[in-house]
Amino acid sequence: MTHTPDILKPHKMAVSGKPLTGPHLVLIPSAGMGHLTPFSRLAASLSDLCHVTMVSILPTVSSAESSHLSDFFSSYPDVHSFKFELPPFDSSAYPNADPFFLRFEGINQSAPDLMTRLLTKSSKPVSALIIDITLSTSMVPLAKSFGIPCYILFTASAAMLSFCAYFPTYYDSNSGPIGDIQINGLRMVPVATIPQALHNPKLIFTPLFIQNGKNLSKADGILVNTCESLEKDTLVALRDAHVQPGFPPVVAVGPLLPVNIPAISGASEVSPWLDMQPEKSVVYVSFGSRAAMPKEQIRELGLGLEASGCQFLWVVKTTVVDSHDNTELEELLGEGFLERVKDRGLVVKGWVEQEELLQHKAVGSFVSHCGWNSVTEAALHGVRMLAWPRLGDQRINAGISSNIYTNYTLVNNKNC
Ligand SMILES: O=c1ccn([C@@H]2O[C@H](COP(=O)(O)OP(=O)(O)O[C@H]3O[C@H](CO)[C@@H](O)[C@H](O)[C@H]3O)[C@@H](O)[C@H]2O)c(=O)[nH]1
Repeated sequence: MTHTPDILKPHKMAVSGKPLTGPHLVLIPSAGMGHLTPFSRLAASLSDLCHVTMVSILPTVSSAESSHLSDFFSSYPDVHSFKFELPPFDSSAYPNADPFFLRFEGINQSAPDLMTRLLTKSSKPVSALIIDITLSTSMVPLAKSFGIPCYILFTASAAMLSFCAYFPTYYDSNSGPIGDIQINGLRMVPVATIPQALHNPKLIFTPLFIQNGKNLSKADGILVNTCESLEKDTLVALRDAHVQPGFPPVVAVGPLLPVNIPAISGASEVSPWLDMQPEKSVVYVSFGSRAAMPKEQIRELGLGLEASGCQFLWVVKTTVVDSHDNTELEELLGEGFLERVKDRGLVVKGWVEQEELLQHKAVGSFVSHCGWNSVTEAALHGVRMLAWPRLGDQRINAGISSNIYTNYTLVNNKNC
């Protein structure tokens, strides 16, 4: 049975529809559009029910996050903004680490300072926190020490949640290299599906992932951006504490619906081009907000799209952080490519409004890395997916998306 935490139950409304009484919820996203997007969506929908504050941790890692935050707060004035300037973080111990993972660690280290400021400077006493999973290492115990209920918004699938919850138990009892993992009460996760970073305990990501997983059980509840019809068995197993004894209530709050904000300035030629294409003819190819592809692979993919004979819209991304991406398309794709495909393919770099274009009548399918937001957005608009999982949770998600659409999954051992 679904258990709704008291804090999320409806409160008395004013005639305007805005909450008269009720709790003050503070949402704390971490870094990356894959995490910020579902937090904004939840903040927007909760702001009709109670007083909502969303924390912006500045400076953002990517420019997409920075644009999104300013557009979001101007479009949703009922969501209060609380800015927190993150002190510089010494990353010399982690050479070549992913900038988003460094950010997760940086926020966790500054969490006591963030909490103190929130408690002393908020316009209204804080009733509860809703935090990102990547911050649970620090924020769950801190919230407990202040007697503030702390919920986690899990931005990935319930299947990934079950993996996060079970992995610390496996890790602590396993002495050799990581192998296939049988999650209690659920599926077996083959070794090739396990996030690649977890095979290396020295990476900044690994100890944080394990500690975050341990702290899941200590949270007051977990909200997941999924729905019963998509992942019922997993939700039931989590709620019945088969995966982890003493697991807190799990509420499926997804798929979280898009927010209505002006487009982030990006590839403006996309809409006019799509308008000219026949219905359901276009294959949309995109790998999310942070999965970079090596140049050789970009060229191979280009040749494959050319040989396929399909109409395509391809968003090319070469760097993890958007503002570092300075290479010209012509140089990336090889001489003559753009000219050869110009009658049926559009290749862009930079931000596209994915939510909008998945609804466009010309888009017929989606070659995706299976970031969870992309999976839920495609499901919402009934767009079929061809999965090419790249990293992290994406292979686990690809398994779920193949249940929805009975599609195909491309496998690439180097990148997963
Ligand atoms: O040009 C772009 C690129 C992305 N998006 C949007 O940005 C979000 C991207 O999220 P997602 O599809 O989940 O991909 P990632 O950015 O890769 O997300 C990270 O966060 C997800 C949620 O935790 C994980 O599932 C992913 O593996 C992880 O890489 C989605 O809402 C997209 O619609 C755009 O609108 N335009």
